[in-house]
Amino acid sequence: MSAIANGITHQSERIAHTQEKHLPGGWVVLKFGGTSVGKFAENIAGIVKAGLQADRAAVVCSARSSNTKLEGTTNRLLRAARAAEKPNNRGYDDIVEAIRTDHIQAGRDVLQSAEILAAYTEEVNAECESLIKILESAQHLEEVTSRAEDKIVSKGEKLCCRYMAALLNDRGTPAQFVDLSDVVKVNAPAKGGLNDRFYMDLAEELGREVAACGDKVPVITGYFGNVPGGILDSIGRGYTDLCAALVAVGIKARELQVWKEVDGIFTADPRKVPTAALLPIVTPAEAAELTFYGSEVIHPFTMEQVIRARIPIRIKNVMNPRNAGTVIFPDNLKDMDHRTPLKDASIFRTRSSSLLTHLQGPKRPTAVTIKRNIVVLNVHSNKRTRAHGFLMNIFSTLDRWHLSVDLISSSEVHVSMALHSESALLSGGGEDEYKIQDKDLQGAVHDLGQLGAIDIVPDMAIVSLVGKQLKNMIGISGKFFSVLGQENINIEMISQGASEINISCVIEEREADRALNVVHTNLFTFLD
Ligand SMILES: Nc1ncnc2c1ncn2[C@@H]1O[C@H](COP(=O)(O)OP(=O)(O)O)[C@@H](O)[C@H]1O
Ligand SMILES: N[C@@H](CC(=O)OP(=O)(O)O)C(=O)O
Repeated sequence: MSAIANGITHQSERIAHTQEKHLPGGWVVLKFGGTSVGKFAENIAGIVKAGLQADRAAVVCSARSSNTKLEGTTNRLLRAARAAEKPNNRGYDDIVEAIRTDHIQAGRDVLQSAEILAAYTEEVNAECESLIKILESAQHLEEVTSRAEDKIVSKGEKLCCRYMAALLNDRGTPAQFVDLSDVVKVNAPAKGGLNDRFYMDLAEELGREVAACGDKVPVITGYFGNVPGGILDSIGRGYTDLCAALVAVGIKARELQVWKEVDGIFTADPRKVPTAALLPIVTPAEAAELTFYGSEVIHPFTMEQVIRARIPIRIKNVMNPRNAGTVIFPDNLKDMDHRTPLKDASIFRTRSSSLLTHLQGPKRPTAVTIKRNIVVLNVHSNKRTRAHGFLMNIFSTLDRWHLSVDLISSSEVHVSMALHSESALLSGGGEDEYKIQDKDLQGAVHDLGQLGAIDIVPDMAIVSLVGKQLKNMIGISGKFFSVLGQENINIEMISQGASEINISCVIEEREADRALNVVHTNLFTFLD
């Protein structure tokens, strides 16, 4: 088959998969984040009702945030857990009370049926009483174990889903609250913890939970319980995206919709770059790269689960539901053996991008993104170890301190590494004086000192150009770096070639927004 004909097959296959498979009666999983539930609950009730005209719907929600995620229920619950660690301190009482009144008030604001409101209020009170008991027990034992922390955190999603289920019922959409906080049985995961087998079994179990709801819309806690090692450590914040993915796999959904407060994935952060354009489709590898390098549109673990099951992900906007959003789906289904792990980037390589590229007009990068809170660590070897031992020692030190490197450039005797840290350094008074605040970073710098001289450059950012076409765009790196240079944006470190779909460099963080805009203007708007 010629390259062009091959391209046509792939393109039509892709369209068929994302459009024609729209069978009435198929399942769609709708995932809503905490701030969307907090600010746009009425919109969500409308979106679910409208969706039910064509499909069956399963709803998955995170913990409610009335304003920002930072002030949201999960963060409050984590503060309550920290308070319970202090002996003889009832600091958590006020936090739980604030969570309780907040949820009850949210119900009063939207629920029209007195009966539904009364039942909901009772449920909120019961959840908060049980939360207090968990906090008291942990305090009594003088330890908040990861199991206890999981139970505490799970209350956020439970309260939120009780609220959404009540609202859907109130608006005439029969709905059923589904609690996943005990779905993973204690001791159930075999050695190896969160492996493919574990996720597959879990997805099957979630399928059964949904089936048990009959014709009602399941409103599923985006927290799935008792994960080995604790959900925050093993999966991290944003775990609800993964939960929704597993539900989608378990019920063989035709689509996973992740509803946000942005129309989809743009060529750059639309809040920073006014001319950014919405991307109708991106590949999972591109979405993963964007998420990792600062455009956190979706939790990185989500993609692997659904794409392996060939379920497209669609990012949509709760404030603008008519917009089609962005679909995340591979270019080439043929390359996707369902046993091939998504991590293997080769399955997303466009072997022949000829027709697709042609249809899409001139080649362009897909998006530009910025990752902030970066420190650059430079290690200059004292040459007491041989070259391979030098690198090995660096990586085992970083591993010991749980640090992962975002970008690296190295020679035999010199290594520069860009690492992400929310609270890396504190200014120590003098202009160039810094005190390391991040305990892991502090430990790593101390240990790396055995290998040579270390210097730290704080307040940096990684700017990354991402796109599956980059590898076919001769001279693109030169253009990327020279655009930054022309604007007097100093490049501290360059990394190119580690991934075919990413070219990155490190710049000063104060230049981040300007860099985003100049790169976008010069490489996305005028490139032909
Ligand atoms: N390339 C991008 N496309 C879309 N959003 C982006 C991009 N880069 C960064 N963002 C930001 O990611 C955020 C995602 O949407 P939002 O629903 O607000 O997030 P959250 O799930 O944290 O509540 C937006 O604030 C948006 O500005
Ligand atoms: N409540 C969790 C889980 C989550 O996934 O949140 P969101 O979907 O709002 O990012 C958190 O705050 O991390």
